[in-house]
Amino acid sequence: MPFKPMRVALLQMHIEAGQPEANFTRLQEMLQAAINGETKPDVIVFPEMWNTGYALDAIGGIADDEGRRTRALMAEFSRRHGVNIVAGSIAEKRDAGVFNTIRVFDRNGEEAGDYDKLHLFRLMDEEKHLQPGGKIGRTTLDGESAGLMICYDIRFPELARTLALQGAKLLIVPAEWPNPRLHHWRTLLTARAIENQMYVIACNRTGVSGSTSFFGHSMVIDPWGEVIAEAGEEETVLMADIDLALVDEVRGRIPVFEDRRPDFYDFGK
Ligand SMILES: O=C(O)CCC(=O)C(=O)O
Repeated sequence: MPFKPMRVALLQMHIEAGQPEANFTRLQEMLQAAINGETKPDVIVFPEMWNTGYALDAIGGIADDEGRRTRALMAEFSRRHGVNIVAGSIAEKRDAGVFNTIRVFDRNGEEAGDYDKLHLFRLMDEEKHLQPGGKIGRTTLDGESAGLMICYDIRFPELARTLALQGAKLLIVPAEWPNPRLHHWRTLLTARAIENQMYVIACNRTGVSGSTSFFGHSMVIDPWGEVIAEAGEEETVLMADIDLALVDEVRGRIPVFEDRRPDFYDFGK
């Protein structure tokens, strides 16, 4: 099987709630750090709602209008450095309201996909302030099909399975996953990787926001469920080299997709 390497960089950053200026500054510092190393990444991933954090009461006034600021910055950066960017998710304001949105940029600075979070997280009142998405999230990174999910979405195995059935070989997951649910985070991400025999690249935030603390632990998990990189709790750029040929190898060794019995599955509407 030919080696298909891809270097990923996850920006595990601290996010200031309600402070887009501070967050844009910090993000650009971390982006620069990611690109300054000896070996450049192929793909850079950010956490969820990195522009505003969960300042939901103020979200209408601070969300990025049509994502314009983020889009201009990322298109320019990805083109200048020839790198793919999965620009985490941002709070993005449109006519229909504020969405929790991922935007993807390819090496030429072209937009290569977008996704609005489908499952809004009631424990953090998301459904009171944000609009839910209306389609699943897919993109292509250097010709490889990737699925997009955001944070709480990982509790819905149907979504990851749908993406895998549509050809995704990796799953990219920006998140703001808080304490005390580290066990859920690690277990759910690992399960999504094992059951779908795909890479999972999950970028969490770190730091404290009001009474909520975030543990970081951004992770890169291979299609066997092996954790090949995992951050601690500090702000960091987590780098990992993945080999996409391993997806086909694992799927060939245990042919889960061929052995499915979809006639017997009922997910209920
Ligand atoms: O499901 C969880 O425990 C965390 C989800 C979450 O924090 C989010 O979706 O923002």
